Amino acid sequence: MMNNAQTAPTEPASPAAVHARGLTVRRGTGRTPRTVIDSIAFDVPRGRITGLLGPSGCGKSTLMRSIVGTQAHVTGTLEVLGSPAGHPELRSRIGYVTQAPSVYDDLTVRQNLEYFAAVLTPGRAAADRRRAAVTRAIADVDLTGRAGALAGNLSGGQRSRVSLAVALLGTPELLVLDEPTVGLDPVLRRDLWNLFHDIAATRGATILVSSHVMDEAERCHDLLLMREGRILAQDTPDALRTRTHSATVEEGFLRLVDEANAEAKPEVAR
Ligand SMILES: Nc1ncnc2c1ncn2[C@@H]1O[C@H](COP(=O)(O)OP(=O)(O)OP(=O)(O)O)[C@@H](O)[C@H]1O
Repeated sequence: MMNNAQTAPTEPASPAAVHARGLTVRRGTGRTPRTVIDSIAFDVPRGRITGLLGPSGCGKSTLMRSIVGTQAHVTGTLEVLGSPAGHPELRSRIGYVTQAPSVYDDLTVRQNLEYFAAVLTPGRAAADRRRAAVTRAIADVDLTGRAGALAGNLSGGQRSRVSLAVALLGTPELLVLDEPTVGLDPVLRRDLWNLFHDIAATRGATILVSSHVMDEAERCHDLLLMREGRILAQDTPDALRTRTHSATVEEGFLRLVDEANAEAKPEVAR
C-alpha cells in the first residue's frame, strides 16, 4: 500500500513487530483531506503488550487501521512483521478486533467461530483443523461453558471475548485490539487484561491495544502515548513515571502535554 526505499528487499527487515518512520495518514473526502497522523516514528517490540493511549480523536483507530492494512492514504514507511503493511501474506498473521464487536447475534458462540474459521481456512480437508482451532479459541477466552449460547444473549464483556476469539483463530503473531475494554465494568476489564497477558505469555504473541483510559497504561509492558496525530512518548510505564517525576502514567502524560503546549506556544516576551 505504501513504503519507500527503506523496505526494499535488500534492506534487513526490522526485528520489531511494527516499524514506522515518517508515517502520515490523511483522512476525509473532498479537495482537502486532513492530516490526522503526522509523520510519526515508532517501533512496537515483539512478544510484548504495547498500549496505544491518548485522548479521543488523537488517531489511535486510524493508526491501527493503517497497521492492519485497511486505511487509505497512508504514506511513509510502515513495516509489519517484516512486510509492508497491507501485504496479503500478513492476513493470517494478524488478528484485528475493531471497537464494535463483530459477531452475529443470531448464531451461537461456536457457530460464530465456525463461520469465521471457514472463511479463514476453507475446504473439507481442513475440517479437523478448523474444529480444533475453534475449540481452542473458545477455551482461550474462557467461554467454553457458553459455547452453545446465542451471541445476542451474551453480556457486553462476553461479546468482546467472542470477537477476541475470532481474532485468535488463525494463531496470529500480532493482535491489534481497538479499545477492547470500552464500556466494561472494572471486574470485566481486569479479567480481559489478565487474558491479554495470558495470550502474550503462552502464545508469545505481540499485542497492540488501544485505550483512552490512562489507568490501563499501567497494565502494559510498553506505551505509545499519542496526542493530536503525533507520538508524545514511547516508553515503559516505569520509565515514563520516572522521567516525568510523576506518580502515575496519567500524571506523566499530562506533564508531557503541558510541555508540548509550552513549546508550541512560547510566551510572548514582554
Ligand atoms: N472517515 C473519516 N473521515 C474524515 N476524518 C475522520 C474519519 N474518521 C476519523 N476521522 C478523524 O480522524 C481523527 C482521528 O480519528 P480516530 O478515530 O483515529 O481517533 P481515535 O483516537 O481512535 O478516537 P476514539 O478514541 O474516539 O476512537 C479525528 O480527528 C477524526 O475526526
